[in-house]
Amino acid sequence: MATLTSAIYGKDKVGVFRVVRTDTVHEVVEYNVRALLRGDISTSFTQADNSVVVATDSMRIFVFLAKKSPYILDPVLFALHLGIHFVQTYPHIHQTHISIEKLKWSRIALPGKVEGHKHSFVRDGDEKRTVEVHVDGSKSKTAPSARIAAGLKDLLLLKTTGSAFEGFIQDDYTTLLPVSDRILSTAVDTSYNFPPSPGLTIDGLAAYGAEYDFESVARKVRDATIELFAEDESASVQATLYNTAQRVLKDNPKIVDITYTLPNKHYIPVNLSFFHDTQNVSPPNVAEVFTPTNSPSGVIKATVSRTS
Ligand SMILES: O=c1[nH]c(=O)c2[nH]c(=O)[nH]c2[nH]1
Repeated sequence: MATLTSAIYGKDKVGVFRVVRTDTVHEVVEYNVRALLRGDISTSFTQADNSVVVATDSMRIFVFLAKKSPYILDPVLFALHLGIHFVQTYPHIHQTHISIEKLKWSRIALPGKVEGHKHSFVRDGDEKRTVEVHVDGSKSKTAPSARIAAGLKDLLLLKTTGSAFEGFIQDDYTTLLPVSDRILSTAVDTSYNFPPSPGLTIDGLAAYGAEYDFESVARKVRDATIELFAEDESASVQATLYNTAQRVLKDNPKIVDITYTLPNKHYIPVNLSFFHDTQNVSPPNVAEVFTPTNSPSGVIKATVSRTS
């Protein structure tokens, strides 16, 4: 005998773009949304009972709440709006998981103008903001509880000095030489949690957003991550990760923990001694030509949590 122990389903990669026009400027957001539902849906798996199935295509249509949502410009609040609306619309759906990737559109800067262009934008980087919201209406449909994580990914960083890696274990497996000076590069993937919210209503999201200021936290986390990467005299990816997380938690009292996943993207100095005895490997500051390697890469992951 075997039994169904967990079930969830939904729609992934729903793209939505929204323009918000004011008299003076246009604001835009572009999101990739994933919406997953849990609830009394087990018979759809075990008895081919589609009467309990909200079609994933209907979930796609739900995302066009983008037209009406007053929260559309803030991906955390929009995710909460979607999640709460799902559990309030369907009596048998108790939980929703909404994930949003926010793509980068920045106002075009024009020479001599302080303000960016009013309605023209540039995709200036692959980096994405991320949001994960879990809405739980199993105790209350009128004010479901929620867990909220936000973050960013694919933020590429590189520095040409201020990074060493020495003192690591030397044994039969070690070929890597210690270096006092190396290139450090990573693609930042980070996610931070806010405290669980006991009960939220759609109308109450404006006040909730004002209290937590998710947009400003996102900016501060990004700024601290970039600043620490540049300024930290890095002993290792591990140590720089920890220093960065400490700074983020210090500067953002509303965040309870932060996880970084940092690939160590190796740039390997090319041995050019065959070429007229050209020195390009040692000492480290003669290294000018490198082979960028995507794989294998190191991967360093840690969570730092507030203790008081
Ligand atoms: O910062 C680093 N941490 C490591 O754990 C490691 N391992 C390695 O080969 N190079 C590096 N660099």
